[in-house]
Formats: sequence, C-alpha cells, structure tokens
Amino acid sequence: MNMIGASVSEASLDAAHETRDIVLPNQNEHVAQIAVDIGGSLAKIVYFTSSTVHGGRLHFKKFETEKIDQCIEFISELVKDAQQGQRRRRLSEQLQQPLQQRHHHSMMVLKATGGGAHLYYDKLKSKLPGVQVQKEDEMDCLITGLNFFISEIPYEAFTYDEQEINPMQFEKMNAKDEIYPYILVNIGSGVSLLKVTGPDEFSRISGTSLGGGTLWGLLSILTKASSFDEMLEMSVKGDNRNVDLLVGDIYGADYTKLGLKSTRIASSFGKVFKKGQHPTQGQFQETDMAKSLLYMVSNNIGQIAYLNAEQHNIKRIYFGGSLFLRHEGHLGATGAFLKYHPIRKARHSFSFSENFQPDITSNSPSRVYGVLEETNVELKSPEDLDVDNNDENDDSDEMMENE
Ligand SMILES: Nc1ncnc2c1ncn2[C@@H]1O[C@H](COP(=O)(O)OP(=O)(O)O)[C@@H](O)[C@H]1O
Ligand SMILES: CC(C)(COP(=O)(O)O)[C@@H](O)C(=O)NCCC(=O)O
Repeated sequence: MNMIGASVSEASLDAAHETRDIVLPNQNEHVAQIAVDIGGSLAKIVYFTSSTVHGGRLHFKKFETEKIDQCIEFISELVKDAQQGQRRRRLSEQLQQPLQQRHHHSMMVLKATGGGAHLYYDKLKSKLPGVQVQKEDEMDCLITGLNFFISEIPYEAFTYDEQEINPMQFEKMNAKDEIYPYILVNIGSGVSLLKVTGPDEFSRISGTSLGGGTLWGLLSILTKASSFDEMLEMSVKGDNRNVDLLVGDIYGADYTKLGLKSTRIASSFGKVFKKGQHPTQGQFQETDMAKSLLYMVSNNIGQIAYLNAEQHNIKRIYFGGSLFLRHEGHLGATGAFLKYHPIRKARHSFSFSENFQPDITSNSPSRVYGVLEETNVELKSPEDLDVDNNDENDDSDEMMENE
C-alpha cells in the first residue's frame, strides 16, 4: 500500500459513532481484499475503494458480533460490488490491450482475525462463495494496525493529562523517532497487554477480564440506555461521588502521610452499601453509576498498565480498543488488511503537518471526543489538497480488484 499523503478524511459523518475514512491519495493500484476482526463484542471491517480519478480511501465499519449475519451480509455486498468492478475492468482491458498485457485477475480475499475468525470460519466460507477466507493472528494484526496508525497517520494518537492547561495533546512523531519499545493495552471485551520491542517482536505480558465487555454488560444492567453511545453519554453527565466512597468520606481530609488526596476514590461503589439496608429502586442515579463504573474499569486498566510498564521498564504505553486512538477498535482489522498489501513506504514524514496545532483549550474530558471531531485533520501539502478536492467531489468510488 502506498501511504504517501495518507490522512484522516474531514468529510462530514452521517452519525457520531461512525469512524472516519482514511484518504490514500497515492494508492492507485487495485486492492482486492477486505479485512474483518470479529471480537467478543464487535466485528470491525476495513475495506478500500478506489477513486475513478486517482488514489482511494480506507473505510471502517462495525457491527455487534451478536449480529454477525448482518456483518457477513455487508461483506457479501462489498464482494458483489468488487466483482462487478472486476468485470467492467476486464471488459475495458479486452477492448484496449493485447492479450499478453492483460492483468491476471485472482479471487477476492477476506482476511479474518479475532476470535470470531475461528468461531465463524465455516459460516464465512459458506456465506461468501468465491471468496478466499484467510485467518490471521489477532495480536499480530493489532500491532501491525497500531504501527500503521502511529507511523503513517497524522493526529491519530493523543495523550491526556488533566494537570496541563491543554490536557489533550496529539502525539508528534517524526520519521527519526524510535517507536519501540512500547506496551499496547488493547481494551476489547477483555484486556490484553502486549510488550512490543520491534516490528515483528512482541509478547503478551498481562491481561485482565475487567474490560470493555464488563463495562458494556454492567452498564446494560444498571441503566436503561439502549446503546453503548447512550451509556457513555450518561457517564459524562453523572457524578461518581454519589456512589463512590472517597478518601475524604473515610478520613474527613487528605491522608497526607500516604499521599492520598481526599478526592481520591477509596472504594468504587463504596457508598451503595448500607448495613441492613438494600438500595431502593431509583436511590442512585443511572448517570452517577455509569460514571463510577467507567472510572472503575478504566482506573483498574490504567493501574495494571502502569505496573507492567514499571516492571518492564517501558516509557511508552498505547491504549487501543475504545477510548484513546481515533480509529480505536479498528487496529486488528486494519492490521489484517495490511497483511495482504504491506506498506511500501517505511515511515510517514509528517512534514506537511508540523506547523499545525489543533485547538485543544478546555479542561473538560468530554472535550476530547469533541475536539477530535471538530478538528480539521485533513492536513496536506498544497499539491495534495488540489488532488484531494477533486476526490471529495467524486462519489463514483468503486471497490477494486486484484491485479
Ligand atoms: N458502539 C459500540 N457498541 C458496543 N460496544 C462498544 C461500542 N463502542 C465501543 N464499545 C466498547 O468497546 C468494547 C469492544 O471493543 P473491541 O475492541 O471492539 O473488542 P472486541 O474485539 O472484543 O469486540 C465493548 O465491549 C464496549 O465496551
Ligand atoms: C481473550 C482475548 C484475547 C480476546 O480478545 P477480545 O475479543 O476481548 O479483544 C481478551 O479478551 C483477553 O485477553 N482477555 C483477558 C484474559 C486474561 O488475561 O485474564
């Protein structure tokens, strides 16, 4: 894959939870594969469409794993589109080129990763006739995907430090920067911690079953929200101090000797228990419980990540899965996609985006998501911009076939 000039698309999205396309202005070759990462909670799809002008874009789509049939139906439609494009291309080749110069067309490939690549392998094969289904290792794909996002896509990874005036800062990577070693904390249904020391060198050093599935499951029991996004929205409005027991609730002040501030959570959900009393219906606000649960799961993951980083003497930790990277849950599917067409360019230069600093001037954590969507992230050199303006107006994209 040719990644020169790759960037996140700024075209407006139909829905808030959709993931932005990545524009690849210089990827002109045919790309005939689709990739799917079927996890315990969500099935993520990555596919490429090429523009009729030049270049193309990567698209990201997700389905609940429970609705796997809908997901396979979507892939089946993509395959049909690609096959139609292939027929058109073949026809035009027959008209234009002598026999010996014609491209050899091969079968469509579906790269499949995640647990569901094994669990649903037979189903994928039977529902997608004429498609070669190739399984790829989940952890391997996560790392390939993460390396792609941090090295090739500007304004993808960010740090958050609530003590800073501008708490959210995008990670600045230059071509010379060494990215290894790092720890990837993948927050899926469960959590895996991978120590990555080189492009193909990694080991799983830790994990926890208290992950995204725990959050989703318990929020479903504790709130009436009908979607995950609604649950997260509730947590933004909540006040966890109404259910969490703080150090100040126990000590009346900071516990200075141990370095514990009075505002620190001493016990998540610790205020709910009252001796001899069962909580009554409606006694605790759903929004407050949603916030407490979000803190509980993410603080625990943060603590495990920190302890592992100390133990392995690693300074850099990436959190993937749901909250931290822009293309968050799509690391595995993107990695699987790139297994078929490795990146040709070694590292992103980022040179054209170095003078740009997104405006991140609020202390509110909820701004993190807003900033990502409000920021004009399609940062390009003047030549790229000319080329891409044509692309944005070109809605006749088609999925392309293998050469
Ligand atoms: N739209 C969504 N629907 C359900 N869960 C979501 C959604 N967006 C984020 N999540 C969170 O992300 C988790 C799934 O993350 P993911 O990395 O896709 O895991 P997996 O690979 O195990 O499916 C869910 O358990 C939930 O906590
Ligand atoms: C089994 C898994 C690798 C599956 O990946 P997922 O679908 O959750 O992304 C992951 O859920 C996990 O690492 N769970 C934690 C297991 C543990 O260390 O206790």
